[in-house]
Amino acid sequence: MKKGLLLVNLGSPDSTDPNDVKRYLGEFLMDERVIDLDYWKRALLVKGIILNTRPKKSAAAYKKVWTSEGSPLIVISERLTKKVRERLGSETPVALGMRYGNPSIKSALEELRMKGVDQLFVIPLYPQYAMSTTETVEEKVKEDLQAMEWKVERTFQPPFYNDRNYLKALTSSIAEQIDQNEYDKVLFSYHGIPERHIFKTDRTGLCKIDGSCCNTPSEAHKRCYRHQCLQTTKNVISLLNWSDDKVLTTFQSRLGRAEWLKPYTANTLEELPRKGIKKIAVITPAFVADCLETIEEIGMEGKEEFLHAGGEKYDVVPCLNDRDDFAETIVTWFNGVDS
Ligand SMILES: C=CC1=C(C)c2cc3[nH]c(cc4nc(cc5[nH]c(cc1n2)c(C)c5CCC(=O)O)C(CCC(=O)O)=C4C)c(C)c3C=C
Ligand SMILES: [Fe+2]
Ligand SMILES: [Fe+2]
Repeated sequence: MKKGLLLVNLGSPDSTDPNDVKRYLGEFLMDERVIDLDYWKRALLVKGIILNTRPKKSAAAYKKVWTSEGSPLIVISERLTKKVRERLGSETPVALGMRYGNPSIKSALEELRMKGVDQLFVIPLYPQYAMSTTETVEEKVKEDLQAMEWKVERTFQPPFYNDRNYLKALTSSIAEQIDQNEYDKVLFSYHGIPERHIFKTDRTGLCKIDGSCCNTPSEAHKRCYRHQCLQTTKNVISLLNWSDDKVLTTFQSRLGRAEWLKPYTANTLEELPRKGIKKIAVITPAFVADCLETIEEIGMEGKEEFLHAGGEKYDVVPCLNDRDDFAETIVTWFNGVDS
């Protein structure tokens, strides 16, 4: 048997040209697990409204973060892939695919098939489960395998918000970057999702988003993005020995007018200085690689909002990116050992 590894991240446009951004956003937002409306309603909203205005605005934001090598998310994911490949050795094929845009999941699967893989291990690079993260990657991999008529044995890495090695890498990274004593609060900002996604993925009927269910042990937590985000914060502060009142958990990047998970990061950043909280550090544990949402939304827009509202000190902790300990964590998942 030849085991191969497929790493999957979200993806970026091919360039900052508004046409490329439009193509990328079209693929992204037409995913029924992202905008979960019936096909025609989704098409009307995405193609008829969002794609007429958003690409220009998004392209301008992408221009602010784009590097000479391309999109930060892609460049960083490639560097991480290279490190994992070096650690697994030349006998183990490792490929990188993006859920939206390029390199596609299909191109990565073709690369692995050509290299003789007959056992596939897939890692959706998302610490927390959501239908717009883990689930859409799993479904797309299955769909592409079927279209390729490739009957390979496959296994998926589950969300890793509770994984010991991941948490060790995350907490080491945080401890190396910030000293909590220098801040009034540390803000954990996770990508938001519409509240209705929580109810949709809950098969138990236990999720209520009423402040209690996510903190009460239950079967629902396996598929509850909110629980898994709150638990990520708890895991980190417990490992770092921080007190509960040092931290806040918020949700960013709301799109549209529906209710998303609260509290919203943008509102919190505006309110904190008025409450006397003027020095903060921000951590973004829903993202493993720095991207538009961490560099531009948190690092630039968020900082401006906070300082404008009277804040004095604002630091952002980078994502795990291509840290050695994160590459080594991926290797432990692939090898099925908890070393
Ligand atoms: C980390 C997990 C993510 C979840 C959950 C998620 C949900 C989600 N996102 C949108 C809409 C947009 N997201 C955009 C960018 C973006 N989103 C994630 C991750 C998650 N999204 C990442 C890593 C990125 C950055 C990609 C990059 O190239 O750097 C964008 C595009 C930018 C913009 O126009 O703001 C949109 C749009 C929805 C609707 C959604 C809910 C389910
Ligand atoms: Fe997003
Ligand atoms: Fe919950």
